[in-house]
Amino acid sequence: MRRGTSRALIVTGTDTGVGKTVVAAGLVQALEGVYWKPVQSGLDDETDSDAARRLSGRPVLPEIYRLSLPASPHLSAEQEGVHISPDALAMPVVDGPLVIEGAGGVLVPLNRECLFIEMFRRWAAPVVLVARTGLGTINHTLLSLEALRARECRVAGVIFSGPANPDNEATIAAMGRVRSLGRVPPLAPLNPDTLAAAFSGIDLAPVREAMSC
Ligand SMILES: Nc1ncnc2c1ncn2[C@@H]1O[C@H](COP(=O)(O)OP(=O)(O)OP(=O)(O)O)[C@@H](O)[C@H]1O
Ligand SMILES: C[C@H](N)[C@H](N)CCCCCC(=O)O
Ligand SMILES: [Mg+2]
Repeated sequence: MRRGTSRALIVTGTDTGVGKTVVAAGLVQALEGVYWKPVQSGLDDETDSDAARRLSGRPVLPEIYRLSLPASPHLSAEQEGVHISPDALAMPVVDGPLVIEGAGGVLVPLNRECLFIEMFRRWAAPVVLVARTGLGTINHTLLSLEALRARECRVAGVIFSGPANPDNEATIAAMGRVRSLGRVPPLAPLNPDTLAAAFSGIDLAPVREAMSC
């Protein structure tokens, strides 16, 4: 693995459990890219890297930090006597687009000084924000957009996850001055084929354009 800059995309979300891994797997599949989860906290269930590999069939890079406690990365690290160093999270260079998944939402601490969003700025790659469709998402999504813009992170768009809620999706796009790239509905079963079918309705043109800047 070389070090340097890559054609990359950051997938973040308004919270933990909103569907970032599923969306990242769909993106990596559609873009024929490589998935990378640099900081994994929680190893009891299928890890995000395992789920992304299973759902996309695409290459997955190893995590830099693998931490057992399913908690905020700063706390999971402390419990194991580990310090998460931003310098250790330099972006790897791969062939094809690199899709990077954060942990939880944008202001999650990596250590007692550094938030994940500071890595987004350092990586200088465009961001896709994954948002729920249901009640509460307007506030969470507009707050996340404010935080990203305050740190000059380029937002390629929002991908919604969940059942249709046209007014929430339209309100966020208008008041957040952000592109809605589409929505991934609840998929049953959730597998590479159903995910690819859902992504046929996602607008990837702004993502491709943002990645080539
Ligand atoms: N569109 C979907 N259809 C069916 N199940 C989904 C969908 N999106 C997410 N899920 C399920 O919801 C759960 C949470 O999704 P996911 O793991 O993608 O969230 P996350 O934002 O990546 O969470 P974390 O912060 O832990 O990384 C998982 O069990 C996942 O399989
Ligand atoms: C354990 C979980 N699934 C994620 N790996 C980490 C989520 C961190 C959220 C921190 C917080 O916002 O309180
Ligand atoms: Mg995830």
